Amino acid sequence: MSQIPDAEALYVDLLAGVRALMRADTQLVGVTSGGAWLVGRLQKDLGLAGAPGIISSAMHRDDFARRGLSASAQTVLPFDVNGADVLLLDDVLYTGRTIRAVLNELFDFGRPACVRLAVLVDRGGRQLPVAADFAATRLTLPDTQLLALARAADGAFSLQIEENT
Ligand SMILES: O=P(O)(O)OC[C@H]1O[C@H](OP(=O)(O)OP(=O)(O)O)[C@H](O)[C@@H]1O
Ligand SMILES: O=c1cc[nH]c(=O)[nH]1
Repeated sequence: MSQIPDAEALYVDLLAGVRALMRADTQLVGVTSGGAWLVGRLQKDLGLAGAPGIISSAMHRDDFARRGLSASAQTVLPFDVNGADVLLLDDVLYTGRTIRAVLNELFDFGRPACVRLAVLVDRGGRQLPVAADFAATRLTLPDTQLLALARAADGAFSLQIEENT
């Protein structure tokens, strides 16, 4: 397993990108589980009151039969989704299948006015017509590799490349 340096530098760029996308009424929503971890840190660093939204892809995944429900499967949206300006946050964007499932989940709660997406890493490899409004970086990785977010208890994190066996 090799480590990509500069995860914290990428986070600084993500913070700036999210700040630029924020409107007066924007609601941050992190995708479980990596995006949910990131959004907690962003909410604090942006000085926003309250808790951000958390959204799970689990109930709408096209690979639900294989993955089932995970411990992080709960969606918590502490605002009215109808008419909301939603900014989804995730750590990695790859095939786009998670975001497709997350959009289905979001629309189960109401009809948002607008949904945008910011990610830490866009690693290409899209299988669906999904694009991020902001990506802190874009990488090309072979299909045999996975980019994983390693989170430390003190709030720091790193990105690691793992072999996808
Ligand atoms: O674009 P995709 O091909 O769908 O891949 C991207 C998703 O994969 C990872 O989530 P995962 O469901 O593995 O859970 P994790 O965040 O707990 O690692 C990552 O956090 C993204 O949400
Ligand atoms: O590289 C990848 C691909 C999908 N999901 C991840 O978390 N990493």
